[in-house]
Amino acid sequence: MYFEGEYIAVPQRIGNWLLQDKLGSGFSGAIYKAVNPYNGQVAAVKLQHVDHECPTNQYERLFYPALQGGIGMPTMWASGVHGVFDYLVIDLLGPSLDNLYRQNNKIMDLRSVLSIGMQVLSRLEFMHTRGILHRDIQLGNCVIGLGPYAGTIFMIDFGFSKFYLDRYTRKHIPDSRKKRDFIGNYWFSSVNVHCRGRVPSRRDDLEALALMLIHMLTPNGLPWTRNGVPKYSYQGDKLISEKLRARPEDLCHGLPDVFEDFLRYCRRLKFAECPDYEHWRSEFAELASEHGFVDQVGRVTEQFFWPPIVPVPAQPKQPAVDMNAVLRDIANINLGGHAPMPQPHQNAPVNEIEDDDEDEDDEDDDEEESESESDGEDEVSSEDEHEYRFVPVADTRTKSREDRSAPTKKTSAASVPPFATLSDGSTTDSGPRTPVDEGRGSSAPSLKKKAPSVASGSQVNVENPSMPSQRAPLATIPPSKVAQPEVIVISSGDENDSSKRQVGRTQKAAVMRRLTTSASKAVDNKELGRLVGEFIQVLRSNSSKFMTKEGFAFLDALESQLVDPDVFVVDSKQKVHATRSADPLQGMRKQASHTETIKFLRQRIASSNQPLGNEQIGALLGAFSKALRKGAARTVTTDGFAFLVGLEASLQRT
Ligand SMILES: Nc1ncnc2c1ncn2[C@@H]1O[C@H](COP(=O)(O)OP(=O)(O)OP(=O)(O)O)[C@@H](O)[C@H]1O
Repeated sequence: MYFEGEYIAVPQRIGNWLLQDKLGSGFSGAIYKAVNPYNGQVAAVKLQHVDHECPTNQYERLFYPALQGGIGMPTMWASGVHGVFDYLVIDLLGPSLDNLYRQNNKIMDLRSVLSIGMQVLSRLEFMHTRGILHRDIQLGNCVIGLGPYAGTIFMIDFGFSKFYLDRYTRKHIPDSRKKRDFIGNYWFSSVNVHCRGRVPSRRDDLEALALMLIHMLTPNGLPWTRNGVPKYSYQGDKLISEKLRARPEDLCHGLPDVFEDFLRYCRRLKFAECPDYEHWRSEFAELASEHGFVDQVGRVTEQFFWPPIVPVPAQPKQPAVDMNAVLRDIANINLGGHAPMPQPHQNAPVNEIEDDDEDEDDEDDDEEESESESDGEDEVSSEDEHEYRFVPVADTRTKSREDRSAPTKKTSAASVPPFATLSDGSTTDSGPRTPVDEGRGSSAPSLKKKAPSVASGSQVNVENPSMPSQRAPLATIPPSKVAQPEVIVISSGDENDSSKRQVGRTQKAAVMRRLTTSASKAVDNKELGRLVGEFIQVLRSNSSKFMTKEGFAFLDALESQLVDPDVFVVDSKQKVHATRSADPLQGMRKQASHTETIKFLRQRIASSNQPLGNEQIGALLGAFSKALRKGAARTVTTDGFAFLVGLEASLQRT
């Protein structure tokens, strides 16, 4: 191992661990596979020179205890100092997403990306509930597990992490407008942290995730990652200005809308605001379900499959067996020289399956019969069913908004590399980071301070007190249990699945766009009322009550129809109520939250005995849209629906 340009031999044994292959190395040290000769346990040992200017192992060991037991959080089995090496012993894990991404020609399929999105959201939610920010979300820091954990994404590298909640008072760290030195990685750190020098908080972990997901779906990744790691400050500045200038709609061009919405959402979050993790998990799950990324029982699974499963177009249906021909052949069989059997009579039961143009009922029966035959287990699946199998992944990129319905390109299953070849681990250069230059938590030692030097050979071995006893080390799983790239087939099962499914995102967007066009053309209130009714129905029919940009476009079109007399036939009532105040929020307390505002507007629109004028309805609607936009989740709540129902009624009344 090199330290300050000097080669330092790594001993064969560190603590109780015999070092084996090198798994990877990073900015601050190297990772080795290791075995404990006393109990056979296999693990990963993270080594760092004790005098490293950025002693990240010291910080990591502060965070591990708080994260033990969480899904996708590696167990720390031991840590200490051995000679000049500070070491951490953690679960041995599989390849990082960076390894997989690179092996796959720098692209990932939509199913994998959605699974990563859902899982990393859960990991971040867990870390955040423990009061910890990751602050270095990148492909190299998300790794998959081994054996039964091959479908689970683990977070590693807490060297840049920080406690953002005071561990006693649970008070959030303060924000500051003062520009600070950057901490994080060049590729995925948020605009606020990287370009504006703001204090990182939960929103920035999420924004890094959003950028990482977009990166994986974009051929050759995000634009600013294509020129390699900046070596000089002018290159770093160029990268910053490129990141700052990139608009979400440009970054996400051709990708499903949810990624753009997610990025915008992250950027809109306030410094100390708690993100709505569940909402975005369900948005990703909804998209997965729309694409048929479901298991045998039709459920979306967060499980990460690698190599990915891609839909294989269903085989053409075998023609139904021509029973008449079969029967005729049977009838013509000459058994032992007897005369051929007479042809069955037209009305005989066997004739019911003959083609009979004169008898429509019989024809229907034919269809039913051949359909029920094709339900047999050995039959090929119907067109609605999706078959999936493990195949190499180069062609599995997501389809864009425009061509989502096109079938995914298929590649051969024969060239799937064995899983084991991926798990060797290798040096990663993804997500270059800046040196650490600031403290982590209240108890974290100063980054400038060097760790105390320990005399060669001496060691401190701190076995982790909070180690979950019931959990087996991940690396002791017998190799036979390790997932093999065998061909598996998952079908969506029920052919009626899609009809039972709720209105999907694409469909929802299309309906919203149609409603918007109709609203801008409508010339009377009754028609507008009817459109609002349809709008409510679309929102209700969707598991996600999330207001998309198409939804807001509809509300905006409606509002401009109501308030602008040039584009709408002014209703007669408007004159009658013209004296009433047009301020929709009159009587509401000044500092009301967006939820309180929506509640207030709901009551306001319902309480009016007399029909309201268009200007007033438009003003209430404008205030409603504004409040909805302010809510971080932008989800229509019960009060929101009640307001829309009131709006529909008001329009119908006028
Ligand atoms: N527990 C583990 N099991 C298997 N491989 C691992 C493990 N931990 C890390 N690795 C591999 O080593 C690489 C570097 O690990 P890590 O990020 O923890 O080190 P680092 O020195 O902090 O690196 P960086 O400078 O990139 O942050 C990872 O991307 C991964 O490929």
